[in-house]
Amino acid sequence: MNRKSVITVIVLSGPIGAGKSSLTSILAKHLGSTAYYEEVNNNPVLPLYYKDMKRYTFLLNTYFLNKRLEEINAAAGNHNDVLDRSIYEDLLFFNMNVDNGVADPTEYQIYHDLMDNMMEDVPGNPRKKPDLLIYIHVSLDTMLKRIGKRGREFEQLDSNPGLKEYYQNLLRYYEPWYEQYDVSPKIAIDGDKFDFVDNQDDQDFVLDTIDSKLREIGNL
Ligand SMILES: Nc1ncnc2c1ncn2[C@@H]1O[C@H](COP(=O)(O)OP(=O)(O)O)[C@@H](O)[C@H]1O
Ligand SMILES: Nc1ncnc2c1ncn2[C@H]1C[C@H](O)[C@@H](COP(=O)(O)O)O1
Repeated sequence: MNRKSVITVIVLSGPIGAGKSSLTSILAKHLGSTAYYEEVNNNPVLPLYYKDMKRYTFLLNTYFLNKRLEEINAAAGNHNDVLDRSIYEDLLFFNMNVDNGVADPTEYQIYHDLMDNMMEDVPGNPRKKPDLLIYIHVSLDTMLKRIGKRGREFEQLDSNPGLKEYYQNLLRYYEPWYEQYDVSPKIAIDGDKFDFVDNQDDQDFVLDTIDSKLREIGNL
């Protein structure tokens, strides 16, 4: 049996509120594997970032890089473990902030080089790259509804109306990002159409779609 058919890491991707954490727990339960969640509630930098993105973009991404590497390393020894956000999306956020004059291009370059180094495969160590990326596509309307439904204070438009433009902008970066993503096989799920949280038929359909893809790439 080759190594790839034994160890498989699946990562979710998609905008804020798309349903990544929800699908991560549903999928890990379905596959009998372990789910890993990005650090949000105990993240000391995230609330600061939402108050002052210019100052905290570099620190937040460095913090996430460290945390995500811990999760990747923990998942890399197991079969079909699921991570609720890919490390590659951090580049998307950082790049968007550079384009908007919120982050410094030199900081971005330093962060990018650091990530490339950390993610490089080292002989004798487990592979860090995912085996499958699942992308949840959502419209702005769905994204805003779900951010509201979840209710994290620092993400709410009521307290910071300027965030609507930030979320709109983020969505503009996501589609091209997914198109050019080529680190692993990938699959897109329509998060507007499928209510995999509350509708059992929708959930079954989404899980069947993912199972088919895992079979196609030889990991189920
Ligand atoms: N497909 C879906 N249908 C209905 N509600 C959803 C769906 N996906 C997520 N939600 C709800 O939206 C909110 C955000 O979902 P979450 O999984 O935390 O998103 P993410 O991890 O992408 O930020 C949660 O309240 C969740 O229950
Ligand atoms: N790299 C990042 N830059 C800025 N903000 C980020 C980054 N990674 C995650 N976030 C934010 C977005 C959300 O407010 C929380 C959690 O993400 P979610 O999509 O809800 O799982 O962190």
